[in-house]
Amino acid sequence: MKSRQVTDKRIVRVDLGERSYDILIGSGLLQSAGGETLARLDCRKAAIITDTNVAPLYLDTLTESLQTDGIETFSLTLAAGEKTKSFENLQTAVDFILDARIERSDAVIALGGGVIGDLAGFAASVVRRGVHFVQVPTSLLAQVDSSVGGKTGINTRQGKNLVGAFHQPHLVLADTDTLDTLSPREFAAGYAEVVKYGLIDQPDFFHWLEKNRKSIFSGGTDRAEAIARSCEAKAAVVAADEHENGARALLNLGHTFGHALERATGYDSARLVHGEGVAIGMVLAHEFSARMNLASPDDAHRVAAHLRDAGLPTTLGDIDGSLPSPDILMDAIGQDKKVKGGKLTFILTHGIGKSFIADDVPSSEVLAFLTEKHSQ
Ligand SMILES: NC(=O)c1ccc[n+]([C@@H]2O[C@H](COP(=O)([O-])OP(=O)(O)OC[C@H]3O[C@@H](n4cnc5c(N)ncnc54)[C@H](O)[C@@H]3O)[C@@H](O)[C@H]2O)c1
Ligand SMILES: O=C(O)C(=O)C[C@@H](O)[C@H](O)[C@H](O)COP(=O)(O)O
Ligand SMILES: [Zn+2]
Repeated sequence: MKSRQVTDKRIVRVDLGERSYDILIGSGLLQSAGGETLARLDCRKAAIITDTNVAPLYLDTLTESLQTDGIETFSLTLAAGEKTKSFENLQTAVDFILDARIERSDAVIALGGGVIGDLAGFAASVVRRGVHFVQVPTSLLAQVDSSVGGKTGINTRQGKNLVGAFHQPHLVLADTDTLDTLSPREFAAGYAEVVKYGLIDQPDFFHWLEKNRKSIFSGGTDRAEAIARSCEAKAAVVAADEHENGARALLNLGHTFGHALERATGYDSARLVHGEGVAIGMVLAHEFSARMNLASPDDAHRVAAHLRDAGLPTTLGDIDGSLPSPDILMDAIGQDKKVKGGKLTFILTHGIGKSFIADDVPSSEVLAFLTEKHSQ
């Protein structure tokens, strides 16, 4: 059986010269993965990396589609969760790809959420100094953000994503059917990154999300529309500044605080997942902007209300277990990749959809702000 035609998919192009690629978004794409891959890559073998939650749900379908189109497959299933983005698992993934004798022209395929995408992409970037890479994102977060743009990497005890590489995929296949099995908590976490695009520079998109949040959560055309608009926003930023020399840093809205919270909670997905850290971080970024007289506190309240209605945490107190101390958070913030000449860079805002890159933010102000938040 040849792969079936998919007629209702949307295609977003990431324009990067000879490294340009398509993001396909739609229903039934897993079943046509073989054909879509072969249409773009002349590969004979594929090394699929996935996790323990996703494998039982989608590995057979993907494997069958690839094999039907004559691609030999190998698979590696890693433990689900943020702790998987480690040196140990990088070693495991590299060994697996080399043992499968994957050549540069073959493909490493990430089947899963952002954890698997970041780890598999990093392994693909270092094996033979770069083998072809295909993203098959199955979480909302991965479909709207992490599968696009080529950031790959792992976490270390010093901080999030501190070891990694830029390695663009050759294709992103976002099968929206897979979102039906995602837990409500993980769906909400992915939604935080959708809201981020509105808060960066698209106030109209934020208003649209305020109006349509419920229908996005229940599926259907508004969900597909939210995914496509998110991918368009990310593709445009990446095309303009692939290696984050400037405007791409805006995609880090909420992440300086969020990443610090993830490190402080030990990358423990039971306590905090990435999208939740970003949700709290975006509220903190709006509150901090208001404290610095850059924005109205009303905007911070509005952002917090929207995220809270979506089922996301919005304050430090919403995190399970003991509250991370301001000193521990400041230590993590000091390791942020945007630090330049020892000075902190934050994405701050003049209001909803008016984010900007603020260099040289005084750490004394950040500490005072976090100390105040810690005692509330
Ligand atoms: N590279 C980038 O540009 C970028 C962007 C944003 C986030 N990230 C990274 O992505 C990671 C977060 O990604 P995530 O939120 O997808 O986390 P994740 O990969 O841990 O996936 C979330 C959970 O959902 C499960 N899951 C995934 N798809 C499923 C499905 N269809 N049905 C049932 N369960 C499913 C996973 O097993 C996991 O338990 C973080 O490490 C973050 O740093 C990277
Ligand atoms: O693609 C980007 O650029 C982003 O910043 C997207 C973020 O959502 C993502 O979490 C990214 O991994 C953070 O980047 P980092 O460089 O701060 O690790
Ligand atoms: Zn993120």
